[in-house]
Amino acid sequence: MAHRRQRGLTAMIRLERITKSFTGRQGAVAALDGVDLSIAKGEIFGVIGSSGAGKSTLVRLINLLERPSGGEIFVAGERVTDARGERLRALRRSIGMIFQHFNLLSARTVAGNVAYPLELTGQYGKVEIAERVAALLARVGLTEHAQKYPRQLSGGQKQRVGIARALACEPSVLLCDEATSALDPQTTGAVLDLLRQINRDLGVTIVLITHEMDVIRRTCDRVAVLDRGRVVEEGPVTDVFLHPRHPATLRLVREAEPDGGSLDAVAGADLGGRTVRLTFTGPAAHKPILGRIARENLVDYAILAGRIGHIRETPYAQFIVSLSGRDVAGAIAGLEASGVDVELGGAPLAAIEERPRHVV
Ligand SMILES: Nc1ncnc2c1ncn2[C@@H]1O[C@H](COP(=O)(O)OP(=O)(O)OP(=O)(O)O)[C@@H](O)[C@H]1O
Repeated sequence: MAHRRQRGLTAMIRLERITKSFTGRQGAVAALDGVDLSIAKGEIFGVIGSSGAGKSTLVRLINLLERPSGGEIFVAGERVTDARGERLRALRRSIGMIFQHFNLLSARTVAGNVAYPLELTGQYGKVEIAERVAALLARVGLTEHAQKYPRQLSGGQKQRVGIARALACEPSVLLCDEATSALDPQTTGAVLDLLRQINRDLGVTIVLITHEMDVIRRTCDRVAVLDRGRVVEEGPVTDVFLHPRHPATLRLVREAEPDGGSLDAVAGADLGGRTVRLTFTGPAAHKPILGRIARENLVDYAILAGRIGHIRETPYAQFIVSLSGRDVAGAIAGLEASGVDVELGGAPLAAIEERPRHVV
């Protein structure tokens, strides 16, 4: 596995050597195969992988909707692997969950859905429940829809009900199982913004599983890439998104970038210059560095592929360029000195995993 920088924060969730197998008609299926993960308190942690990678199984283990076949689960420092009875109920109250298809109770109003987990605890009177429900609906922007039924709501509104219901018992963790996969891109953006706001306002640790790199890019602090039941890459989103190492990550990143496939074409082309991949992040993304360095070193550059955008609030630009002219090595050194990450382009994508970084 490609290990990257791990923040020294308190772990809210820790999975150790987790295995999970299911017995199907064709024998045992290993859904998770030795997963180690540590999710810090207060972060938004993404788990990405293609269909069947084991994402749902992994997230459902955290609140013990599934039991592991092997390994240990810790939540807030406490071993919960075989929690049952009241300990299990307390664990589930401390972990809210939202689902791709919302899972709302169709016979209850919006307010009734949000009140439901509070009623189940038996700890609150009617007035307190009404007050809490009103505050939760205000937080998710559904106050005027309180008396509607789920069938009268849009997908985005239904997911907001799901979020309010998940927050009802004031959990310290919110699990999101493909929470935006049934929504259109604009509604997805609004729901992800709401999750980030909840994370900021309440300090809730969020674990978000998805098959879409774009969801991770917009929302998460760190990400783990799951492939065939194993974590194959893990680290800060900026790193994993801009410098994917494992072939499974490369596939997911390229899926999110319509022009990402052109890197392959660039890798194979004979351009007569030095092909490099330049990554500008943060303030460097807004400075006219490339033109200045080219002039200073009497170098020409052809931009062959590129992508520009934001990873959460951080701007980034990544280009594949062919450099030719007087002092290409000087230009590369100048780019690096200006805070640009420079990698030699041209390697086949599958070989990137083994390639040393920052080759000039
Ligand atoms: N209850 C079950 N019984 C048998 N096999 C299962 C069960 N749940 C999951 N699996 C198998 O475990 C593997 C991982 O499934 P899981 O649903 O966790 O993957 P996923 O990454 O969430 O996929 P998707 O994005 O398609 O939902 C798959 O091979 C799946 O068929």
